[in-house]
Amino acid sequence: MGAGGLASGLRAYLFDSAAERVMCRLRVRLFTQLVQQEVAFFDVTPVGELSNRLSEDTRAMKDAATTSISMMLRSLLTCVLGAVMMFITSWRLASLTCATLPVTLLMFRTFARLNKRYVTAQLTSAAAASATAQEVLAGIRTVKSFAKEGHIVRKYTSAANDILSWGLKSAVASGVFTGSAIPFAFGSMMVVLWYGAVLVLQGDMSLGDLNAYMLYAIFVSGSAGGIAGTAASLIAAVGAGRRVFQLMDRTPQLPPSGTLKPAGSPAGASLEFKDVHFAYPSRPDSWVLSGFSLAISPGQSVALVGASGGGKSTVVKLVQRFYDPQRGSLTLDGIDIRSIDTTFLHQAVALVAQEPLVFSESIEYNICFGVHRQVTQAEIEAAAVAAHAHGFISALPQGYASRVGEAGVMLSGGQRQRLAIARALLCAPRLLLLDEATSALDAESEHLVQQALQEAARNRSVMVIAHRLSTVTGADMVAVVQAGSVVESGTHSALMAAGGAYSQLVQRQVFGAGAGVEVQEVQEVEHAGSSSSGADAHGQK
Ligand SMILES: Nc1ncnc2c1ncn2[C@@H]1O[C@H](COP(=O)(O)OP(=O)(O)OP(=O)(O)O)[C@@H](O)[C@H]1O
Repeated sequence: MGAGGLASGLRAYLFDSAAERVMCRLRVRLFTQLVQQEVAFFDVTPVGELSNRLSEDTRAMKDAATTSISMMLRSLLTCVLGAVMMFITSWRLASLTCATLPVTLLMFRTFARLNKRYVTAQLTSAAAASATAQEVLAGIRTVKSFAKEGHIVRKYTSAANDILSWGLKSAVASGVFTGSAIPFAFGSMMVVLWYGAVLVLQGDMSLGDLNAYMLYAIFVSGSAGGIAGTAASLIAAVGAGRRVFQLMDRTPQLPPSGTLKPAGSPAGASLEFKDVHFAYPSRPDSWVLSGFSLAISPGQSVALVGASGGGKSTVVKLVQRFYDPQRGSLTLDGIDIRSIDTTFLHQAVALVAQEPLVFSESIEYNICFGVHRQVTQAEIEAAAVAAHAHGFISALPQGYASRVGEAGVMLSGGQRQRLAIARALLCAPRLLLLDEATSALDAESEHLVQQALQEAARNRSVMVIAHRLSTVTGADMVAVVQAGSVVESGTHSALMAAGGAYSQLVQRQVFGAGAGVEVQEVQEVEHAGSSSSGADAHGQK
């Protein structure tokens, strides 16, 4: 008894600890594999589905490894030993029992096939429900601002009902299998018992052997029932495992990083697009950039303007090498961007996005996020000072150690922007990519962000998707992007004088988020001095 308990305890410990170790490694490998996938992969795969694979699928695999496999092995062992004992006790009765096996196996195979289909579909529905939940919870503020809680609850309920319906189908299959297997096993046992009684009456078998045989048969059928019971969770684990390993085996589609680290000019990086054609992998037939050409020389600031959907943000994504163009060339400091070491590229080129991503960590963590080296507190503070962020950070109770909440909800829009500018500055990039924030900021924040951006633009090349008039008038060159190519470029005044696409854009008031830009206002800004005042036709609300 004591030895049995010890053996069971040891078995539980060995299985559990081995499964935990394997699952930990599996999760880390899966996560590593996920973050190495190309950006296009995330365009078409919902993040909620991926996090479901990391948590639910790996949990299903662990459950199988800890409970199901050990129970299955135990049941199998009991079955085999019991069957051996049955043959030793009476080969005649054992042969008769075996004659019923094909029917039992056929029933089990039908059940296993059905259940595998239902369980796999249920896992897929669970991943979809998880993706829905993650998406709406991440956007809960928008949901609440439109009072759409009821709508999203209904959407989630429908996803949950999907899981339920597959679960119910699986339950029906399980019920039908159990409901038919038990009477069949009972019936078979009765036949065996009858034949056993005949053998006893004929004197071919003792009553004691018949008793022993029936006892072994009960053990064996109990264990066979146990095998069928654990089969469901093993089937789920196989489905989960297939999904996990599919992801682990996926090779990222981007060609590997280059090795070159061009030094370039101390004044900043040079960048050149030559006849670039690009379509997103998810929409390969629709060219977003077609014949896009643009050159930025060291220290130059270039403003991209144009109607929404023209391809400005796509240009920025190509510079970050999130995608590679299908045709044409893109060079940084005269070197094809594909030949440049990717980590080096991401240090040489920094982006301040319109809605920068802020992690739910400390301010210090967020500022240091972009650097790949040890930085001192003085360096962090210098970056924050240059980004006009030091003031608000110092006013927080824990200063640089203050946590900012999920996606930086504990900061204002302008503060998040300045934090992102500090992060970019700490990288000391040679090319700064800016997507200016527009309507999210009030006049005061906007002014501070504006000042921070002007500071950040010093001593480096800048490519900015311009929404503010002061940026456009202050840029060394303005490029008008329409339908995926540059249709006009030059200084603001030259383009206004030319009376082409740019001046029409200004007149049609289509810059940025729809705020008005009158020609008269343009002239006022020009007269007032273009760069540093922060006077901004867009900013006036
Ligand atoms: N990840 C993506 N997958 C497929 N198509 C995309 C993707 N991102 C953008 N597009 C498409 O590419 C085109 C250009 O988009 P892009 O964001 O570059 O325009 P934009 O000029 O920056 O617009 P805006 O000023 O409104 O930000 C659009 O038609 C858009 O639908």
